[in-house]
Amino acid sequence: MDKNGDEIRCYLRGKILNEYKLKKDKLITLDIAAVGDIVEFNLNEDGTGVIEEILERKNHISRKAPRMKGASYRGERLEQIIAANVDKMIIVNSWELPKFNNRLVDRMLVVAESSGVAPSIVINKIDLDESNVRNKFVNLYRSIGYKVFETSTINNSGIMELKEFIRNSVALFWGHSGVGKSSLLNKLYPDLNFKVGEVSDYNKRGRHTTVTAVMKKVEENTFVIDTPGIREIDPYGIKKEDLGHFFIEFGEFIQNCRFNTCTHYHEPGCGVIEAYRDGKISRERYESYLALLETIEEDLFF
Ligand SMILES: Nc1nc2c(ncn2[C@@H]2O[C@H](COP(=O)(O)OP(=O)(O)OP(=O)(O)O)[C@@H](O)[C@H]2O)c(=O)[nH]1
Ligand SMILES: [Zn+2]
Repeated sequence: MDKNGDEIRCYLRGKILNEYKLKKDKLITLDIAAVGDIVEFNLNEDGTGVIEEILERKNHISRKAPRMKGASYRGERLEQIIAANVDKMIIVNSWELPKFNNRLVDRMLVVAESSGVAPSIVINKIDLDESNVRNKFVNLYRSIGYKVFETSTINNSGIMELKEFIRNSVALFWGHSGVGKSSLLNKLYPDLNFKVGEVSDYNKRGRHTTVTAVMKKVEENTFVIDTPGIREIDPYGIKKEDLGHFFIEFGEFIQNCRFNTCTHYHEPGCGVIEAYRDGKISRERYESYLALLETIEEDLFF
């Protein structure tokens, strides 16, 4: 995309590809250029472009690549970069259909926090929560310090607040399939025609979804990255003893842990466990933490 928001199809200069190949024995990433990268490119006569250089990233969001047949051995997982230079991660959930899942929210929060991207939470389809059962979670996340938007694309609640919040930033929308990302984007930016997911029979094996992230200029100085079909989110490259830092309300209690490699699970003198017992850390968050910790342990058996 050039400065005006016009899209130009670009190829990578062979030089960049070659440098990349040299590093192949230490291959840790799957992608060279990612959505959101700021690049220098030259325009060809036919209107295509050649990327000469990828500028240094302010941050990047990645996950473990889904297991691929043949591509990985012994369960090794590669890093897949979803997007770069993101200001805000908008974690989109629905209250129902699919049902709100706080564990999943916490995983995505960890991905954002560990990437240095500021996360916020959207709970969409609140028209399906007439008795406000969601308040428990809304209050929990707000008490930690996260912004929580309660939206409905049916009755338009929360849409203007969200739009205001996104203005003047690069915002990545992330959430499971069906939570209403595209519906929200279409409400926020009606001229832009984001695709509302329909189950397509493009291939018989199931749902056809694109995996690539797409960036669009939505307003002056405002860009949205949509991530259709990206469902599985395993944080990449987090060590067990670092995980607690990405549960940001644990921070002040981690200082009290006796061991600096404490994983806040069974260790004696753990400040986090103590805070949890005193009700200063919520059960929901602590249990999420333990569940995530376990998935990290599995990775040790590469
Ligand atoms: N009740 C209710 N339904 C909604 C709302 N927003 C979206 N939906 C419905 O939820 C379904 C999924 O919406 P999409 O916008 O396609 O969801 P998505 O997150 O983009 O899904 P993928 O494209 O698969 O990633 C559609 O049938 C929408 O009509 C809402 O606020 N309330
Ligand atoms: Zn501890």
